[in-house]
Amino acid sequence: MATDSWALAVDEQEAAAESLSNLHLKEEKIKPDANGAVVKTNANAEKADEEEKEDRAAQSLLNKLIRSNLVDNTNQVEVLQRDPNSPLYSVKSFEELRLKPQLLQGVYAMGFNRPSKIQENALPLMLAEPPQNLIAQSQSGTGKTAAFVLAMLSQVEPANRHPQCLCLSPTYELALQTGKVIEQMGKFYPELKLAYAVRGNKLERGQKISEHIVIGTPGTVLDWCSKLKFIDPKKIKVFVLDEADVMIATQGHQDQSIRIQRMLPRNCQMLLFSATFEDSVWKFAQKVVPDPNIIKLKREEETLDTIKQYYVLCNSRDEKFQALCNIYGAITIAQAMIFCHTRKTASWLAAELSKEGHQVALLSGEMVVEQRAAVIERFREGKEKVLVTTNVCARGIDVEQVSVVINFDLPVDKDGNPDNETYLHRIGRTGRFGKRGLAVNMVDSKHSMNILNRIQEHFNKKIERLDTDDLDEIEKIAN
Ligand SMILES: Nc1ncnc2c1ncn2[C@@H]1O[C@H](COP(=O)(O)OP(=O)(O)OP(=O)(O)O)[C@@H](O)[C@H]1O
Repeated sequence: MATDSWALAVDEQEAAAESLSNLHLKEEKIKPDANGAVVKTNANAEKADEEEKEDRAAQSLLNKLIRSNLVDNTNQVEVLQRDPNSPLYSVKSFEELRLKPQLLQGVYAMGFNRPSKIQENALPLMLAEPPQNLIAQSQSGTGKTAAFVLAMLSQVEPANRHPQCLCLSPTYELALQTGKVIEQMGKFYPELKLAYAVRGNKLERGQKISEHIVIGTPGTVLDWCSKLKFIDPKKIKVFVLDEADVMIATQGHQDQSIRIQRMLPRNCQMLLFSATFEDSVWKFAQKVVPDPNIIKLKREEETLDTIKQYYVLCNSRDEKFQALCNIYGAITIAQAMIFCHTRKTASWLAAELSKEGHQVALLSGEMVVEQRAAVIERFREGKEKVLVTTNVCARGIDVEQVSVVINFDLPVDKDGNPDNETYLHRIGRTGRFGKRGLAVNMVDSKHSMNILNRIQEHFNKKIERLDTDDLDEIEKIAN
């Protein structure tokens, strides 16, 4: 018992430290006391909680950086119109939207041939006369940003040299990403100007902003609208609140956003976007978007039906490594991701595999988001066939072409219980692709066997034992 609980405590400590060290956030580790126990003061727990929340902004940024395509989704879009009697418009082409020619040119130059699933309904609503308010929820990568950027660009009157569209983002980095999309889409519209209301962007007192679109974080935007009066909120025609779920996870942002919204004119168009829709997001959305139309696009269901699942029984970390080496040839027929619980294990494993002459990539919580994006990009391009990472670091990352997943350590939540959602998201496939996958779970203690059994029970799907010393068995997984 002593070893197991000690190992757990160390893992917990490292995982906590890992979630603390994200992005450009300051690193502060939870230290063990003199006896080696993890000291969990309230302040520490709160801090971990707070930084865990900020981690959502890092995940969101990472997904944006690695995504170059739309995420396909064949689910039906659910539309709740404010006025159920008005006809429901949906468009199948960008031409139908009667965009300004320079905007249509911008859209095509970005390689968009037709509206995405969510854009089909959201764009006609947003571009309607009079403008309609909208709350839209769909998973990351489904085209929300492109949709509201197009809506903002369409509403701008360049001759009026003052801010007309205001867009709130949860962080400086996310604001810059949206700004890039505005610049790309507005490439053939040079008279249109954009300003960033983000920390560090200092203007002289008394100055008024002449740019047409302002994008920024809530604190700075609030200052610019009220205290510093750089922006006249009464002249704003379109207000966008992006990444509402990430926004409300950051202390203070919710209040600041509501205070900004209160300064806007009644006829200002209000638009809110979110990748998820928990109750808290919904409550917030209703506060900032009066009389909304609502569009939701469900995430495509993931299933374990087409996945071959195995476990390998070992007695130690070294045995797990040996087992992995035994199946290495079989798993690298495709691209594989290997998940470890702690950074330390991930670095050790990557180093050991390299020593064996294998070319592997390591994705670690120590890296800033841009570095992580570069590692994932190389992996996606097939420069490395194996990516070693940690459960915490890789949470929420979609690397679609990966068909082999090795759980060097099984995914557990912060209380040490099986993290079924992560397990499914990591190895599951959307039914529609029907692609086959392979998952190998390494088990090295009673505790991890127990976790595995609970995962099996949860999904009611058998995970078969694999003997990695038996070449016939290995042959079995390779096919
Ligand atoms: N109609 C379209 N056709 C082709 N590609 C598109 C289209 N709309 C958006 N994209 C591209 O798909 C990717 C995802 O789009 P976008 O960033 O707008 O999604 P999102 O839902 O806002 O994601 P996130 O929540 O991560 O911000 C981007 O690379 C974008 O350029």
